Amino acid sequence: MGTRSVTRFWEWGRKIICVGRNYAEHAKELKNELPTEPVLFLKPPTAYVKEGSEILVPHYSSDLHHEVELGVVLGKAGREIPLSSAMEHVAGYALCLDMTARDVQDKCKAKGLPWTLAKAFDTSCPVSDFIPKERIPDPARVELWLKVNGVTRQRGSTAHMIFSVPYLISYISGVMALEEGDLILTGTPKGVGAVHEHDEIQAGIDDVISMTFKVSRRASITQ
Ligand SMILES: O=C(O)/C=C/C(=O)CC(=O)C(=O)O
Ligand SMILES: [Mg+2]
Repeated sequence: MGTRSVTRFWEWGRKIICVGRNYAEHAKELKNELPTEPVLFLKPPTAYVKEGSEILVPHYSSDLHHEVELGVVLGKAGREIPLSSAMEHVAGYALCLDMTARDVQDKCKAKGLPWTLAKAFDTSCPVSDFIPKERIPDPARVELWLKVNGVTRQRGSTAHMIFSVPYLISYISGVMALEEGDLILTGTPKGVGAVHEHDEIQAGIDDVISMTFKVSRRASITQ
């Protein structure tokens, strides 16, 4: 077996840690208060999907939303990582979608239940190829965009994040150990919205990368 490389982090089976409500305008569009500390949730590695495969609408949702996000790929493990050395743990980045069954999430929120069904289903984390750290010299100056069927839905800068990339790495490592190959999704800017079967989602980071995914419907499970 050859040596594995973090440039194919999605094959490592490591955790996907997601940050929510990290942009004021997005928190506002969903009528949420601004967080005073990062809101965290997890996706399993089975959520990964790469270009060439389809995003599947879960059979129990009729309101699947796109959320374009900057992903941070960990290159070095750590616990209780100080803010001053947080960026030393970054191997690179990825463009990511945090696909969200919004109708299911709203029901979970109303009942005070976790967001697992809404956020952690198979194909809920489409990712681009690995982006080496040098290609994004400052993660606070990244221009994200997303189009559905050619129409722009999201455009936002990571300059508007409430909690910065180094702060998130330091904060998360105080909650759970970070490992090489982990991915942190840093939250979405405003403009989230629904996608349907046969839609085409295109997303990108200006001057760095773009990716395209088709949406399909997952057949319901018959007992
Ligand atoms: O609280 C809500 O209504 C929704 C929150 C999210 O889905 C959070 C995110 O995933 C995000 O802000 O990126
Ligand atoms: Mg999100």
